[in-house]
Amino acid sequence: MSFPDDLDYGVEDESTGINHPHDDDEEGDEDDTQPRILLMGLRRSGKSSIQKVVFHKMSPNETLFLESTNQVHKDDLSGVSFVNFQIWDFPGQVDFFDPTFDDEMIFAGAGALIFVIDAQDDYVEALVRLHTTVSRAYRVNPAIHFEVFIHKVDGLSDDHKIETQRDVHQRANDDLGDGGLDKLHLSFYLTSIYDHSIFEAFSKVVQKLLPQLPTLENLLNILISHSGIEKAFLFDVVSKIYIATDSSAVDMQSYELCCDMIDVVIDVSCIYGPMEDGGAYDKESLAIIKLNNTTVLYLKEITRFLAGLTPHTWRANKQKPSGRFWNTPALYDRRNVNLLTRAGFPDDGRA
Ligand SMILES: Nc1nc2c(ncn2[C@@H]2O[C@H](COP(=O)(O)OP(=O)(O)OP(=O)(O)O)[C@@H](O)[C@H]2O)c(=O)[nH]1
Repeated sequence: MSFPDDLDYGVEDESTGINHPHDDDEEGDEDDTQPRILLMGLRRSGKSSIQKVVFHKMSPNETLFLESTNQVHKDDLSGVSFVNFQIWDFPGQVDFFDPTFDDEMIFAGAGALIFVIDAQDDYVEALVRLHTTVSRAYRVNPAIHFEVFIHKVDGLSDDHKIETQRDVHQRANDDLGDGGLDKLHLSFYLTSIYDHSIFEAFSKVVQKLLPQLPTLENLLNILISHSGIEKAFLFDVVSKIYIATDSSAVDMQSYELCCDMIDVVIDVSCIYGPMEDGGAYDKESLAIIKLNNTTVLYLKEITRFLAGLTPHTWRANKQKPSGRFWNTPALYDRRNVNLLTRAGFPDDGRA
């Protein structure tokens, strides 16, 4: 899988450092109609690292060498990922009080605003900036989902993590209450690029923006109930974000296993797959991995961007998955793929 390197980042407004799309560029205008996820936060909080690790397969250690962002980077993911959004990565030093800062242009089309707080640093200033940012955005667009990533928690003990989350939650909501913004809802996540928590958090952010989510959850519940398997995920292969899962609780270990399986399948396919079409992931993609702890992982292509993954652990007192599961499980049935396509999924012309 590859990503476009030549993304169009528009023209920088020198007075604000904000990067505007080309007005005379038809493609740029078209891109602007896509829903946006905004990444904001203080300098060095980790915004660019998050974007690079989740969507560009950068390894966490490489982010140490990332340079500070000086203008808004618009990352267009359509065509490479199911996540048909633009991710706008803002520089940490954006001055919201600059009169040329165009709230309407930035916030009106945004689906989610992710505010990143460095948990390894003193976060008092970050909380002030969080309050300014969300209150300005809310005034323009109250429908935005406000997501707070309490980030870099890899350096914190478990107790410290919980205490930091409680403290940030309390202070941020107190500030909103004092400002008369009680209706503004903030969601909090503990994240780090050094484990799967950043993918898990991004999954939840993206799911809130998907109108098809209830249909997908329903289909996955049907798959679970008809096959006897434990858990089913629908993954965006490129980003390893899960787009939907059945309604049983997500266990972090199964999620991590599924992420690792996607990497294994793509790597093996890149090395041993047919060279002619150059694709590491196509309609033939299917893999079963049996682990020695009786867990079985099953991956199957659903559409060009999506994989169904079903981790299952056989236990003596548990029913084995039915034969149908291995042959034609409900979600993988072409008729249901058709249903997904009709529900607004990108049609790759094969379903
Ligand atoms: N320990 C740890 N370090 C992180 C994590 N995420 C990012 N970093 C580090 O934080 C530093 C700053 O990361 P950037 O992604 O450049 O931060 P930014 O918010 O984009 O910074 P600006 O562009 O200046 O606004 C880098 O050295 C990253 O390696 C994390 O989850 N854990």
